[in-house]
Amino acid sequence: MTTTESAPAPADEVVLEAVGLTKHFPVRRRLRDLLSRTPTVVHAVDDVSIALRRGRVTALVGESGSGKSTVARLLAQLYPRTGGDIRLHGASIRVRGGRRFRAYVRRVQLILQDPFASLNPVHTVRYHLTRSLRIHGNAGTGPDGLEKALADLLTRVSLTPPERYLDAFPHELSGGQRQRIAIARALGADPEVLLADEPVSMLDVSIRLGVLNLLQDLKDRLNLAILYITHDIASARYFADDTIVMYAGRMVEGGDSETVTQRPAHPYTRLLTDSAPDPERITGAGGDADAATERGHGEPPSLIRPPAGCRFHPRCPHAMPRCTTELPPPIPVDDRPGHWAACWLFDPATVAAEKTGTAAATPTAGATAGQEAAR
Ligand SMILES: Nc1ncnc2c1ncn2[C@@H]1O[C@H](COP(=O)(O)OP(=O)(O)OP(=O)(O)O)[C@@H](O)[C@H]1O
Repeated sequence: MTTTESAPAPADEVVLEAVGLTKHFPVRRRLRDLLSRTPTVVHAVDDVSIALRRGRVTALVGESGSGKSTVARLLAQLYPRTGGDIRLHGASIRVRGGRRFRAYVRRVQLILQDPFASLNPVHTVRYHLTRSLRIHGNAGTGPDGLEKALADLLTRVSLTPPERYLDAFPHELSGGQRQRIAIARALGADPEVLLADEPVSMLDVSIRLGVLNLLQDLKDRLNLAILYITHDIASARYFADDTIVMYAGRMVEGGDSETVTQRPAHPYTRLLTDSAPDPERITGAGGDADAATERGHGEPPSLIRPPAGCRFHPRCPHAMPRCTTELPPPIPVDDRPGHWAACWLFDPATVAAEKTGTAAATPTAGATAGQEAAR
């Protein structure tokens, strides 16, 4: 059924790219704000750059409100962007509805968190899948062609025998089966990119692994580029090749998943990994989460007036004076190629000052801990 399967493209080719992507949502102004010339906006996403490659899963990790879903919706062209660029095979794309949007959706499919909400309860599996196949011109020729395409889709998501599922309604299926139907519907477009927004967070823990395994299998067999959005950094290690961590609308760390999850550099990523229930690290029930709360106490900041400098500085146990005023760029961490952190602790000047014991950068004692943890 898929052209992707029959004509594999070079592995690691960048398919979809966000470059400096920015989204500010306008908010209703209060009376006193009307006197101000500056429009009031939510800084949901600022300067996010991500390259999605064929045959690779990239995880976008962060706590609630960090901007992950907004990135997915921007990449799906469901929201207009405030700034930055989206490139499909290197070509800048900006579409809002119409034929160009349908052509884009054929290449880039979005899978949502809630399979209950994404499938219409009054329609059968056959209806949902047929519609997708027809809209995207993959329904084959004649009734036999359509039946074969439907059976192929269900087999691809391991719902077999297909006849058992085709005439079922969503409420007759389990959460995991429904999410598989949502994935099959996305595959009906024969896409190159899947944007999976928390695809397993609403499923029972016992069936999450099966759905993640399915996505991994599809990545390998169909050479898909997958963006995997999650608040669960432990699952990123298991499922994603690369991991990018977001905090308050900005990217704070990135690299291969093993390094980012096992040797996190940014203090925020360390907070996330410390509170994640990774079986290899758990020492006692609830202990890790408590320790993490102690280290990174506080709440995420207001995105209407985000903090100057590093947005994490009000919660950071290692904050230095410059963190409150200067925005840290992505800085190589120097342990693995491609591992970076947007954190002044990794600035060569800070590191040199630490080594010579000069007070130029005036890092706190925590800075040493920050560098040590990343090595
Ligand atoms: N349509 C909108 N209008 C105004 N603000 C919005 C809108 N959509 C999202 N936001 C705000 O943008 C910020 C980022 O939201 P987003 O949903 O992208 O975060 P998230 O990391 O996906 O969180 P979650 O995991 O809870 O979905 C939040 O502060 C949110 O309130």
